[in-house]
Amino acid sequence: MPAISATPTATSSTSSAWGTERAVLWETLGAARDLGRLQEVARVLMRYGFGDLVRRVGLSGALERAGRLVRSEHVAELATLTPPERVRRAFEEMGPSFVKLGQLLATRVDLFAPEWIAEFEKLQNQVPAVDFEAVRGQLEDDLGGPVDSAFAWFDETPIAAASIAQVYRARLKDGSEVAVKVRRPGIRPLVEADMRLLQRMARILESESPELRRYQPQALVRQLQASLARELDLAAECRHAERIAANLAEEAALVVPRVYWDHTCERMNVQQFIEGIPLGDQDGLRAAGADLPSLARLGARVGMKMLFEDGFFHADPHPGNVIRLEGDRLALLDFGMVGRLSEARRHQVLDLFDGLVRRDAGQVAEVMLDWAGDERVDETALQAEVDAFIDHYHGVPLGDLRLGNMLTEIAAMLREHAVVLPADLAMMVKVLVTLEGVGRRLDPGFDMASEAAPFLRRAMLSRYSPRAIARRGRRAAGDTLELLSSLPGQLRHTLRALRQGRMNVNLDVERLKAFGDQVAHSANRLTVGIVVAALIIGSSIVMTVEGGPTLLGLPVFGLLGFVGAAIGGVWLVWTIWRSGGGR
Ligand SMILES: Nc1ncnc2c1ncn2[C@@H]1O[C@H](COP(=O)(O)OP(=O)(O)OP(=O)(O)O)[C@@H](O)[C@H]1O
Repeated sequence: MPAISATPTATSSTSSAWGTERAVLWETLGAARDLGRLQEVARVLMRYGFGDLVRRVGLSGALERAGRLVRSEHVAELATLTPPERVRRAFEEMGPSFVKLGQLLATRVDLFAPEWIAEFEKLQNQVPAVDFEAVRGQLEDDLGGPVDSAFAWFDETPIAAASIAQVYRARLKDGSEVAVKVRRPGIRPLVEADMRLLQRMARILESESPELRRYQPQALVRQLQASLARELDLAAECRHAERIAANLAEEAALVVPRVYWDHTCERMNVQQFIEGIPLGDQDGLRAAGADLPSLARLGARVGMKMLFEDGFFHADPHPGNVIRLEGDRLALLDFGMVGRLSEARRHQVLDLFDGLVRRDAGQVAEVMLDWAGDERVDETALQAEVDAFIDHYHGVPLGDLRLGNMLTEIAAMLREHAVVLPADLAMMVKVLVTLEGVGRRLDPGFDMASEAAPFLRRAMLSRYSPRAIARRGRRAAGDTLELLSSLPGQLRHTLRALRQGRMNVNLDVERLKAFGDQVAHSANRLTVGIVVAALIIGSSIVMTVEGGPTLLGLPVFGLLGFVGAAIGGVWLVWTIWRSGGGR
């Protein structure tokens, strides 16, 4: 018999300032359409032993005031479940948005310990299919006519039923075999209600629970919201697929399903049907005589190209989404979740890889400190940990280095120093770990470091090409990070200390006064000198950039810079000569 466990918390919670805010929040919510969903979520949380959380965010009080009591039902084996298992099971029961939340948390190796990540990874997206009759109306609306107006054949039994969409197999009138992905009817309002709920819970948790603040609940919910918005838009998935296909066009052994735009919109998409064996099906691969080591290398090459060179990557390359085709080619499926990495971030990751491969503790720590950004980190302690970590790998042959494991350890160190990575960077770490994991499962001798080597070489070469320097120079004004990534380590270190207010600058004002005239005099010349130098450097950068007006084939802005620099230089030499060579 379930016990009524909601206790009146409204009186106590409204007594404090934040309590008032909490009450107002839930009152607004309680009066609105989300009450039913609120109750469902509260009940599942209580069932899995999170009654305290329900009370802390004021859910039980709000529901009670609304006349809806929350019952706690005991799951018999609750005591035998670990906390990560309880959270995972609760997420599964709370439905699509929470399943997606769990999948997103699985990418946050910087926030959660491995036992949590392992549990979040188990979250299954497959759910019972809804009947085709429930889908037909929406499908025909989007097609602008009956199903057979677009398809020569359509199998009404889905080949996959995930929480956001169902996938059907069909044939177009022109004979093309296709996969038709249809958004589940009614899913958008449900997700929107969940997002309102999660936003409020996150806001309350962040203000109420200092111990949860470091998990940045509000930022995580924002990330989830952005990710779900993309997943709900099935045309966006196809745009991602086409962008990745264009970036990987030169990789002949990689297939990205073609998109049939005539039948693609926000609620459905039609893609080339991919027939093959998922990389997760090892027995199937062996039976088909697949060349597993070559598949492992191809997968890693494609993954690293997306990460290191394109900065736009498939963020969920689990073995079910990568299909082996005849001739040991690979196809990628499911572009719902993608990540983006700026050039500066890519350089940081490559520096980290380079540091790991060369076992250079200083370089590894430098990247980690860059990632820490403005957060206060005990640099000495971190450096000591990195030294010990790198020492541990001393003498290990390159081929035996497990970069994925090393990255996981780095994530653990960051976690211990309370450094939270930007979401895309955390996703990238996760993708690299997955690539190595999949590679090793296919081929126990798979050597990720060797696969990374050409990328490191190319990146180092391209990083200091005149064109890349010019591009960074152009962007530097608006993006300090870009600039910082190209500054020497020590200067970056100093700037970090300055930013964090950890550096004292001692000026001897009296002595400065005594030499005031001299300083002012020299400073003028110094300023002119700096301006002239800047003009020379600036114009040489502009000279290397294509585009803009030209005169006799030379860029006008670059020429103006050089002329200005020449006049300034002559004037500077003249003033120095007149003042007797300076004091
Ligand atoms: N182009 C395709 N060709 C063949 N099968 C496909 C294609 N696209 C999707 N599928 C099938 O549908 C399944 C689900 O597709 P997809 O992964 O894109 O959907 P999803 O809603 O993102 O699901 P999940 O989150 O579980 O990966 C795939 O695992 C695959 O079996």
